[in-house]
Amino acid sequence: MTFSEQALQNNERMWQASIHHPFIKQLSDGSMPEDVFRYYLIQDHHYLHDFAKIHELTAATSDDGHVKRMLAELAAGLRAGEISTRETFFKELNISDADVKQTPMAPTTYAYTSHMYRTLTDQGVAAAVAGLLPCAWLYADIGKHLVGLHSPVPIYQAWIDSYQADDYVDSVADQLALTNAIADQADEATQAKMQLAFARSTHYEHDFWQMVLDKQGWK
Ligand SMILES: Cc1ncc(CN)c(N)n1
Repeated sequence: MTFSEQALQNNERMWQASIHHPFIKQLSDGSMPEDVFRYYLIQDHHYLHDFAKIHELTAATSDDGHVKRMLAELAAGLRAGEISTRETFFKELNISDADVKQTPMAPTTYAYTSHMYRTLTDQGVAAAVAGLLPCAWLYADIGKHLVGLHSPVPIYQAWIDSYQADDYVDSVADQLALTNAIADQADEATQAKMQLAFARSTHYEHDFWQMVLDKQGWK
C-alpha cells in the first residue's frame, strides 16, 4: 500500500466529514450567505499565502534537488493559479486590501498554518511534505464529489470549477507522487512522522470548514 493510500485509510472518517460538511452543501446548493463566503475567502487568503511560503521554505530546507524543484514549482503554481483566481473573487465581492489587513487570522487558520511551520522545523522535510498534502488532495476530492452538481450562485460554482480544473487536478497528482516517492525512501520512524503530519492537517482541514460556519474569532 502506498503512503497516500494508507493515510486515506487511517483518516477516512475525517476526510468524509469534510467532503460532506455543511459548508460544502451550502456552497453547492447556493444557500450559503454571502458574508460567510467572504469570511472564508479572507481566512483562506491568509492561509494560502502561508501555504505557498511553507512550500518555499520546505524547498529551501531540502537537500534533494528533485524535491526542491517540485516544491518550488508547486509554490509557483499556487501563486499563478489558486491565489490569483481568488483575486478575481475578491474583486467580484469588493473585498479590499484593507478588509484583508484589518482581519486577523482566526484561531483555526492560525493553528493550521502554525502546525505546518512547526512540522517543518521539528519533524523535517518529509513530514512537512506530508502535512501539505491534505490541503491539495482534499479539495480535488471535493471537486470530484461535486461533479454534475451546479450551484445556482455563479461565484460558488466558480469556486467548485477551480478544483475540477485539469491544471489543479494535475498539480495534485504531482504532489501525491512526490509525497509517495519521499515516503518510499523514508525509514519507518520518518514514515510515522509523515502519517502524523497528514492526520493533523486532515483534522485542521475539517476544522477550517467549521471555523467559517461559526465565523470564529478571538474571544
Ligand atoms: C484551508 C484550505 N485547504 C485547502 C485548500 C486548497 N488548496 C485551500 N484553499 N484552503
